[in-house]
Formats: sequence, C-alpha cells, structure tokens
Amino acid sequence: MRNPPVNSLSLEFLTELLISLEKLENDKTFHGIIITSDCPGIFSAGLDLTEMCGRDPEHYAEYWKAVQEMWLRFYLSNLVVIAAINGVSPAGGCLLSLTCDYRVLANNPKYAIGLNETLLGIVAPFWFKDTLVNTIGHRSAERALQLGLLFPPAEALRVGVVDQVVPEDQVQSTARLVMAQWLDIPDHARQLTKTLMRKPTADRLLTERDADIQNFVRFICKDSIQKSLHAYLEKLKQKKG
Ligand SMILES: CC/C=C\C/C=C\C/C=C\C/C=C/C(=O)SCCNC(=O)CCNC(=O)[C@H](O)C(C)(C)COP(=O)(O)OP(=O)(O)OC[C@H]1O[C@@H](n2cnc3c(N)ncnc32)[C@H](O)[C@@H]1OP(=O)(O)O
Repeated sequence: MRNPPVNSLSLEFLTELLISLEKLENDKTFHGIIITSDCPGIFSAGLDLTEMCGRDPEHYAEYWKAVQEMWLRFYLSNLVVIAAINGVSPAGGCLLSLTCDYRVLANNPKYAIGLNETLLGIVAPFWFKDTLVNTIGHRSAERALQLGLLFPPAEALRVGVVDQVVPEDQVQSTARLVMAQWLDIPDHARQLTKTLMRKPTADRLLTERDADIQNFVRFICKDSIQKSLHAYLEKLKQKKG
C-alpha cells in the first residue's frame, strides 16, 4: 500500500485497492497476495477521517459502500491473502488485516493494532465486530471493542489478533514463507474451506447492506459525532505544531 503519509483508506485508495485485487484475481497465474505498507512505521491509519467529516450524506453513503466492498472482496477472496504488518494498524487498518488469512506483525512496540473506534466516540459496525470475534473469540473481542484496545505486538500475539510476531527485518521474508506453506494446500480444497468458514459472516452484511449504509449515514451525520471526529482530526493536526 502506498498512500502517503499514513495509508488512510480514502475513497480513491479503496477504489485502487479493489481494482488491483480484481486484476490479480482475474490473472490465473496468481494464487496469493501479501499486503504490506510502503509508509515507514504505518501499516494503515484506517478509514480516512476526512471522508467521514464535513461531507454530505450522499458522499458518506458512497464512501461506506466502498468500505463494505473492500471488506467483502478481501474477506472472501479466493486468493491466499497474507498481511505483512510493518507499522501501526488502528481501526480500519486492523480490519483490513483481519480480512487476511494470516497476519505477521513486526516486533516493534510502536506497532499497535486493534479496533479502537470507541476511543474516537464511534462504534465499530457489526461486521467489524464479527470479523474480530471470528479471529479472537467472543470474550476477548468484547473487551477489546468496548475498551478500544490497541495491542502492542506481544499482546496482539497472545490474544490472537496476529498469528506471528517477528523481528522487523523479517516481516516480508516470513510472509513469503507462510505463503509458500499455504500455497502447498490443494487450491480448490483450501478455497472451499475458506468459503465455508467465512460465508455466513459475509452473508449477514450482504443481506443487510443497504440498511447498514443507512445506519452509517444516520450515525455519522449526527452533530455530536461530527464534532468528535472534527476534534479528533484537529488533535492529529495540532500534534505537529
Ligand atoms: C451504530 C453504528 C452504525 C454505523 C457505524 C458508524 C460508525 C463507524 C464508522 C467507522 C469506523 C471507523 C474506522 C476507522 O478506521 S476511523 C480511523 C481510525 N484511525 C485512527 O484513529 C488513527 C489516526 N491517526 C494516528 O493515530 C496517527 O496519524 C498515526 C499513528 C497513524 C501516524 O502518526 P504520525 O505521527 O506518523 O502522523 P500524523 O502526523 O498523526 O498524521 C499525518 C497526517 O495524516 C493525517 N491522518 C492521520 N490519520 C488519518 C486518518 N485516519 N484519516 C485521515 N487523515 C489522517 C493527519 O491528520 C496528518 O495530516 P496533516 O496534519 O494534514 O499532515
């Protein structure tokens, strides 16, 4: 991913990601992809706050549809998808990595990962929650979501948010080794098993997709939510000054 400075998942970047995924899926010489970051120290800052702040309802609806699409397409991809997480990964950045089949995280205490939405005064939607529950179990997910926990590497490994923590200079090579292991499995059996495991979760969003967009638009348009997001963005900007 190369969307400096922080790989935020803007509408434009999400569209590019989806086009790239589609191209790779349509090229039958590709069997797997490794998602990693070109922004030093940052895997992805998550959803782009500027897409959710100070815009009109039509824009929010279009943006949310793209976020849903990203989740659905990566979560259900027939390719082996591995995240080589070489930086901090809050909220939507964590969600993107949770759509992958395997997560390798660099062992740097700054590289925290988690669904921290509550800290911003927003609520992780049910399909964010379902993805986390499927990964770390109900009790750990409940605690992590309510407290908006961002796990440093050792904790992330202990709770199961990531599958492996390795020295920073070994993230890419480890992801490639893991890819080789996953590609050794007969593709059709692996793909069908992935579908078996993930389809019920994806189906829930597919059947409630429009209602979920409406909920998001209603929620994000609230004055109180706009105020918190605006204040949060300002705080990020002032950090420098
Ligand atoms: C009932 C429920 C119904 C419906 C559901 C409703 C709502 C749920 C909606 C959404 C779920 C939300 C998911 C998300 O992903 S929200 C985003 C969460 N992300 C974060 O909290 C991370 C914020 N960023 C940071 O903490 C730091 O930037 C970071 C640690 C990533 C990097 O720090 P660094 O010091 O290296 O850079 P900065 O100086 O902080 O940032 C540079 C630059 O980038 C801008 N920035 C940062 N993050 C974002 C972002 N997520 N979106 C947009 N822009 C971002 C930052 O403001 C700086 O800008 P500038 O000053 O102009 O250079």
